[in-house]
Amino acid sequence: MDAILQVNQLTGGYSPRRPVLHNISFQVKAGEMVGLIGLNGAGKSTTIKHILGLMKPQIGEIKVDGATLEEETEQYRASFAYVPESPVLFDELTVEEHLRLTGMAYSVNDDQYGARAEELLEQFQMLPKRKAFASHLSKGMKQKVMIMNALLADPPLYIIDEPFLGLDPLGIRSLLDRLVEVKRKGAAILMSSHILSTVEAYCDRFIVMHHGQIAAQGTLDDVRQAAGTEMRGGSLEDAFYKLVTGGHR
Ligand SMILES: Nc1ncnc2c1ncn2[C@@H]1O[C@H](COP(=O)(O)OP(=O)(O)OP(=O)(O)O)[C@@H](O)[C@H]1O
Repeated sequence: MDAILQVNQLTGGYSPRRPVLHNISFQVKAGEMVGLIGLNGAGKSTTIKHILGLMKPQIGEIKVDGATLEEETEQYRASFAYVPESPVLFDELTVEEHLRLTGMAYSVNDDQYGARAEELLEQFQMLPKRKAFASHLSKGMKQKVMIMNALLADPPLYIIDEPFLGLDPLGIRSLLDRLVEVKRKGAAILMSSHILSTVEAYCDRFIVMHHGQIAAQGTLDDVRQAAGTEMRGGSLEDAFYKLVTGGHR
């Protein structure tokens, strides 16, 4: 499988004198969903900001679909869609106008746009709100617009930060169903979440961050092994607790 996202020996943060991330390396391959987990302040969002290109690595390199931000800026930016933890929308645009804007930004052709937009509006129970302004939507509906935008773009890489906050159970199910589908078609997905049971159920591999470093990564077995042999058969949450507390709550 091809690595769609490559993070190589990334050291970075908000001040060159005090890096927050220390020598982070991981990959997300085509057709794979990887869960990024860690306590508050572990460095998940900072890692994501570096991947998005909002922050520059102090050391190391990030590639998306083979491109670096410095050398192939447009290709790099067009290769991923990002769903942030808090929705960011234009208040004066409608739901449909947001989708249309995303379609244009990601060069989705008219035929594809029509079919995808209708399907998404239906799947996320947003047909009655298609002409509503963003400012008139509920919190969960705003989150659904962000998710629909990402799915409409149909990029090689999805970066999804704590997507379940604010979504109702139907919305969560629709999102997870769609993620499984895009993954099957070859997309790479990096998803950060504190809902460890869902991460365990849906992700193929896991990255456990702790104090800006990777404490463990790999399959559930790999993470259990890093946590200690007595973790054999335990849940992701059991192994996670062990890794971040050393067994002491
Ligand atoms: N804008 C900022 N300026 C300086 N330091 C920051 C800034 N944002 C985060 N940090 C620091 O970087 C470290 C990592 O924070 P980060 O936001 O990446 O954690 P996180 O794993 O995403 O946590 P959470 O689960 O709470 O979202 C923390 O020590 C935090 O205080």
